[in-house]
Amino acid sequence: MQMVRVEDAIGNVLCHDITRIVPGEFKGEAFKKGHVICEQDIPTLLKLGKEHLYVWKLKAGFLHENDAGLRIARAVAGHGLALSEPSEGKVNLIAKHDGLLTINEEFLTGINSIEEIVVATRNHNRPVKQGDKVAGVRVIPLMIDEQKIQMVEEIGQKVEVAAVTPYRSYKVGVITTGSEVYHGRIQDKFGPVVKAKVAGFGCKVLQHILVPDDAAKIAQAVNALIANGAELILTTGGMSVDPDDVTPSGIKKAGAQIVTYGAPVLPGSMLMVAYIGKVPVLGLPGCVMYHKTTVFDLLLPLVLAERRITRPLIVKLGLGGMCLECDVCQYPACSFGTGA
Ligand SMILES: Nc1nc2c(c(=O)[nH]1)N[C@H]1C(S)=C(S)[C@@H](COP(=O)(O)OP(=O)(O)OC[C@H]3O[C@@H](n4cnc5c(N)ncnc54)[C@H](O)[C@@H]3O)O[C@H]1N2
Ligand code: MOO
Repeated sequence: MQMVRVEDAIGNVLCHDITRIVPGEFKGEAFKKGHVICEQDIPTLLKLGKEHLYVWKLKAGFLHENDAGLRIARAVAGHGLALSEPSEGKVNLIAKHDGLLTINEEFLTGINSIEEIVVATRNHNRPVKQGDKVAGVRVIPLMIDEQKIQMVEEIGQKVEVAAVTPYRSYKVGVITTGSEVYHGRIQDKFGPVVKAKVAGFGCKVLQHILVPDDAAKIAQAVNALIANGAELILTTGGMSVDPDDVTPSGIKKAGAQIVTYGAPVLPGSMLMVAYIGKVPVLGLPGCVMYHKTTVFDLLLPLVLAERRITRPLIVKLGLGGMCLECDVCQYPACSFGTGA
């Protein structure tokens, strides 16, 4: 830091804020710390009573915080992300559309291990909305050694550190199991819940089939939906341990490859995930009808972003897998399901 005459400060970086006060009218910053002084600033600074300033001279091989922030943001941002203008060195990554946010944790950690570099993100595998701020980046000093930014850029060339994948609009088949519903003893309350959830992601329900608690009939319904072009199949009910809970057997009978029966998530532990070829089949337990947010809300955005659900991913859901059942649900702005 050095003191220079205002006239000699052009091209240098201001080390402190400069306040302007007009009695009765205005009090605030005329120039912010970090501002690069240009020729037009000189008369204004002189009018503010500044004949000398504390500045850092921009040295060769060093970058101003705004330029450094922009270069880090460009290196980190993958598909589906736009950049904000730098403000006091900080640049935000903004979702261009609704979708699934993915963060490469290993490479994020690699970048943040470079001293004086800051990349702060939302959690991995979370649904985000268009316009959401999903990450912010900056450097700590006002000027930074360019080599550090080049290290970030090298990492950014290898991988998309942050990205937002849009959802695909699937044709969805719904199978409601339960003899009590099939025979009209009670009204179906489960179908409307899952239909509303998939509609929220822009998916169409192709067909909704009611079946009794009969594994063969459930298998038949699954295969009929596949034949009719369903790209995602959701079954409701019959997922636990009663003798009449035969939905998992029905899904198996349909020829599905089972990824998991059970997930370390509450509510939603009695979930089944299976595939028939590329078509995901999700067996949804009763809690999905009853609770606002469940394992279904964790997995649906991943499925719709065309991610194949694997057993290791399911296992990771245990950390943060317990919903806090808050009076006003803030999901996904909470810890529920952040382990995956
Ligand atoms: N002994 C145990 N009992 C339960 C366990 C367990 O581990 N051991 N798990 C509990 C958990 S967790 C859940 S979740 C539910 C799972 O429920 P199911 O998916 O098996 O649901 P059902 O038995 O078919 O039905 C439960 C309940 O919900 C009503 N229902 C079901 N479908 C509909 C529908 N389409 N419309 C309206 N109502 C519906 C059904 O009539 C029952 O009252 O099991 C726990 N039990
Ligand atoms: O599948 Mo059950 O909550 O664990 O609701």
